[in-house]
Amino acid sequence: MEGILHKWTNYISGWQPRWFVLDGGTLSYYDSQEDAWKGCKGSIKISVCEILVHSTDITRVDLTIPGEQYFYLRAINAAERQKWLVALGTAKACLTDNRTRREKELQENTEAIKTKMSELRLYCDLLLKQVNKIKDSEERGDSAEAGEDTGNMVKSTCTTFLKTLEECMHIANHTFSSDMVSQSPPGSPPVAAIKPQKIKPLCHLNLGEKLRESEEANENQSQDSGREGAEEPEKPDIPSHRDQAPSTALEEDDGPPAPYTAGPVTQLEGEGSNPEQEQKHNMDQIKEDGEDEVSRNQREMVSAPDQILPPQDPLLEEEGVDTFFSTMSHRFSDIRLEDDRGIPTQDFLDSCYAIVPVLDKLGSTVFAPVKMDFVGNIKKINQKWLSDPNSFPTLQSIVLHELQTATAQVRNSATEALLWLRRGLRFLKEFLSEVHSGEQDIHGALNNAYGRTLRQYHGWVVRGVFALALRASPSYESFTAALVSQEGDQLKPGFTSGMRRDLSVYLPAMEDQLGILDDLYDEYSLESDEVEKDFAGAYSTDRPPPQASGDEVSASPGATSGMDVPDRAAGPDEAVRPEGEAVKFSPDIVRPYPKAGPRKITKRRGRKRTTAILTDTPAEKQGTGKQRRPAKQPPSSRAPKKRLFSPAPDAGVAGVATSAAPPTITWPADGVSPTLGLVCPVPEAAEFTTIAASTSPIYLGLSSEDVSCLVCSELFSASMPGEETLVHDRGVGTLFPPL
Ligand SMILES: CCCCCCCCCCCCC/C=C/[C@@H](O)[C@H](CO[C@@H]1O[C@H](CO)[C@@H](O)[C@H](O)[C@H]1O)NC(=O)CCCCCCCCCCCCCCCCC
Repeated sequence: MEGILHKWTNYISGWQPRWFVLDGGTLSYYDSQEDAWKGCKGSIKISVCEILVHSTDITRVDLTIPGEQYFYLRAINAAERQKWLVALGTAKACLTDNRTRREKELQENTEAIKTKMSELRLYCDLLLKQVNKIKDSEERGDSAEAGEDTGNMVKSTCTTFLKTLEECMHIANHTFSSDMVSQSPPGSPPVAAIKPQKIKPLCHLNLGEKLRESEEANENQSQDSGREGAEEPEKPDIPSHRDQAPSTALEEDDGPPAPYTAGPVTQLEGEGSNPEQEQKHNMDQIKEDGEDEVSRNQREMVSAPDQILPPQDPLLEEEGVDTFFSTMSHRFSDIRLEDDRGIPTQDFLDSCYAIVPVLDKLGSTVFAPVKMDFVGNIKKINQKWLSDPNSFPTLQSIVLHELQTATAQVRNSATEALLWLRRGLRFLKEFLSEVHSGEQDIHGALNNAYGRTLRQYHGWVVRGVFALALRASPSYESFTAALVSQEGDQLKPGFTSGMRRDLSVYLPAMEDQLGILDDLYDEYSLESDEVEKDFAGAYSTDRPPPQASGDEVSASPGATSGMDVPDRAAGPDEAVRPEGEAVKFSPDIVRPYPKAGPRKITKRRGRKRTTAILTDTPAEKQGTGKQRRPAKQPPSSRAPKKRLFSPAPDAGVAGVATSAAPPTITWPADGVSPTLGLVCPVPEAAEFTTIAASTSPIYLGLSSEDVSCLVCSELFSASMPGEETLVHDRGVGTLFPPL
């Protein structure tokens, strides 16, 4: 279906007619029908969005992916809306059915594998008996004919075993390598039941797992995948998440970045740029080689059949409790680095994205800005990858390319996104390390991790956001409940040991990859003390600082400690005045939502800009004194040295315009400081949170459309006409009268 709908754009432009096309489960819009050739300006996936009908406006229909995307629409009249509702509802229903079919397929495949596995066990038993029989008959000195018969039996059992094994692997390949498990939209719980458990001591592996292990070992040895295609049954019609169309740029203020959807439409499994993903086990190869890894494994299993059975010992069972980490769809610990320590782009991004469901599970809207930032960075890097998948197999190749083309230092570059993604991951790693070492105080662990990692890059506003997030930090019980693979597992006695087991694999892998990235950024002096300059209090490195108190990191206010550590100039729970004077951030300063004054609509000048608060804080200009090596020049780089992550020279939507001077708002001369407000429009959290007060001039370099609520992540522009006095105060760009 297609036709005109009026779309809410922003407070300046209001409702605008747009040409909408509903096709293949996606609703896309264009400026007008005539301009459709220019490409769509935005789109939304109907399968994952909510369709809401307005209670009073008979023309209105809202499509929302909560926390992600919002389309507020009005049809020309009620009848027209009805048509759209039918079309949208049908599209959603079809897609829902589709997903159910896929889920069913997954279930069936899993069942089929189980059946094949029990057949394999039978053949193993049989083989063992037959081998014993041969031994016995040799000892007894039976006739040659008798031995030959038994030999033939062994041969045919082996053939059947191998055939069954082959079938099993075909099913497993399709089930587990087609990325079906990672298709759930953001917010879905991790797909637990179907993911093979890789992080387990070897003695816990069942047959299927052993085979999978050996398949992987074999993949390492044999790169030959050329013959597999002809023999494989039809792949289920399940597009990998990498097969989906690239998400569209946010041309209008539709909301925060769309969920991470990656991959060109034409990208088929096996055609990818990452040779790891193209490697498939070739059964024929195994048969011919005779003595490869798989065969060796089979021999071992025959000689020790008890190892292939699931552990019966309750103690072993205890140790085997799965956690989120053993069942998440992609893990850092599964990433195979290239020979030159290259980090495969897609595997890395997948592993990052696989973390998101935990944030969703923890549920607080306060985590929305974290998620938005984290996913936004994944998406930026992914978009770079999409621009030429073959050229960007590794993260290093992306950074080097941007260095060579002098775009690494441009705002919104993949290099910049990776810088922040890495900082976020460093924070996560530090936090999880605390938990791993037995810390049950989640609040404290988050706080410590923040103090050691992110805090030094944040200015007073973001520290305030962190303080807010910290207030919503879960209890240890809720946190572990979010890390189970099956509900209630956290109560099982083996859960803690399961966590320990899994984290002891996950964390070192994370550390390893973060270390590689640290070195890369060090090598090319890409660590920036200018990024978030206006937020960040100080620059050092994001490696965990040494313990000594006199080092350059701890010299940075609060850089080694979190909120609760008193011995510092300013902890992260303190909203720091731009001058460096601290204001204690506590629930006491959280006030009821005040009646807001009329909205200050900043008239847009120049091009759109991204969120930035520019202050004249002198403290920010102080680094930690860390001596950095001079930047290594990338091969054939002709780029003059420039400010890191400066605005793109020709900044479009994704860039930052600098030509227009930011509008200036000066504190009143009466000496009473106005307060910068962050207000979440979500009713239950509709609090007025004082982040800081200041007597310095603050320049709010924000146009109203660029602002999204740091609490609930909803865009300012997504607020409704008539809601001005209720929910329009959703961002750092709004000034309130003093309390
Ligand atoms: C238990 C949940 C606890 C949540 C803890 C919250 C951590 C709070 C961090 C503070 C809020 C950050 C909000 C955003 C800040 C941004 O201003 C900042 C800078 O953004 C960058 O700006 C660039 C322009 O200057 C821009 O181009 C770039 O793209 C942009 O990123 N961003 C950051 O500081 C990065 C913060 C990332 C935080 C990632 C947290 C990782 C997820 C934590 C999950 C906890 C759950 C653990 C369970 C996991 C199990 C696997």
